[in-house]
Amino acid sequence: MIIDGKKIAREINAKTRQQVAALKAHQLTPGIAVIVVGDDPASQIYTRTKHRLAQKLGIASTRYHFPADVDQATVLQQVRKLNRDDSVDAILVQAPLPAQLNGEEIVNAIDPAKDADGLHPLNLGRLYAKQGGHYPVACTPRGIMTLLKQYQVPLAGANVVIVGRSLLVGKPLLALLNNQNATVTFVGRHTKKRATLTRQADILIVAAGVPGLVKAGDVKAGAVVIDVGINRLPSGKLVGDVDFAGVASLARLITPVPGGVGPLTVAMLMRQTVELAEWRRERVASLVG
Ligand SMILES: Nc1nc2c(c(=O)[nH]1)N[C@@H](CN(C=O)c1ccc(C(=O)N[C@@H](CCC(=O)O)C(=O)O)cc1)CN2
Repeated sequence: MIIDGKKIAREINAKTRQQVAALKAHQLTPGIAVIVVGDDPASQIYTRTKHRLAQKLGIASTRYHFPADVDQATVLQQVRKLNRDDSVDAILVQAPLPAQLNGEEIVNAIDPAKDADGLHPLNLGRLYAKQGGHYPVACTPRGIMTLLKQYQVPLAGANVVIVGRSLLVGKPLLALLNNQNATVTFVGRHTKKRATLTRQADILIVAAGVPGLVKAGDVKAGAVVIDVGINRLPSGKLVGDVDFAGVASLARLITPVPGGVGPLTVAMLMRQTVELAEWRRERVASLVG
């Protein structure tokens, strides 16, 4: 069966729209600020998609576009200004950043209470420690957990293999799945006997950025296959990291590209922006008694 990411995203967005309306009834408008550096065509598309969806849902959205040769101090200054801006609930720095910028320092400068991506080390640490309470979580992994739940995929005791260990996808996913009692293995370039491991996966999640990396011979029959890759071929065609034609007939469930995980990333970002707005106001209310 092919997982319909667009349908799940639509359902999430409908709920987010209601949450925004409820906040607006109290004269509160959630706000997101997106910083994008340079002219990477994909980043331009994704940040515009975010801006348009935010507007559609009633979220105030501002996009800050810096030239590719911007210096570190200018970006840091913008982040700090947004930290102090009470109309901004969520701050996101679009990846990738040009090589002259220190992305780690920029993410660390974001107020953890406004961390739209859930990538600040404080929030990532809370996730790894399986802490209770409110904190943001990376949007693509959150989207993947939502679709696994929606399709009733059992996680406790499942063998999960994640191909790729990026901060944006692999690392938060490992914590989320492990917190649900799945047995999680990372597979990367340096892993020996990669196919032996991927063939044991009940759930195979591929986020490597290599078009068609995973083929039918790498997948166990009946597995759930989640393709996080979004690769534009020179022909203009968009493909994932999984050879969809070869793997689809083997898998019990599979995400397509496009229309799988991608739309969930943006839907989750909007939901998280609204949550950040709610949590910040709850904290302020509890402080003023
Ligand atoms: N700060 C961040 N940077 C990046 C993130 C992120 O979560 N935070 N993720 C990706 C890009 N991304 C969002 O930023 C993103 C990627 C893909 C899609 C999407 O909806 N894809 C569609 C196809 C769109 C197309 O035609 O190009 C799909 O898969 O159906 C949304 C968001 C890297 N950077």
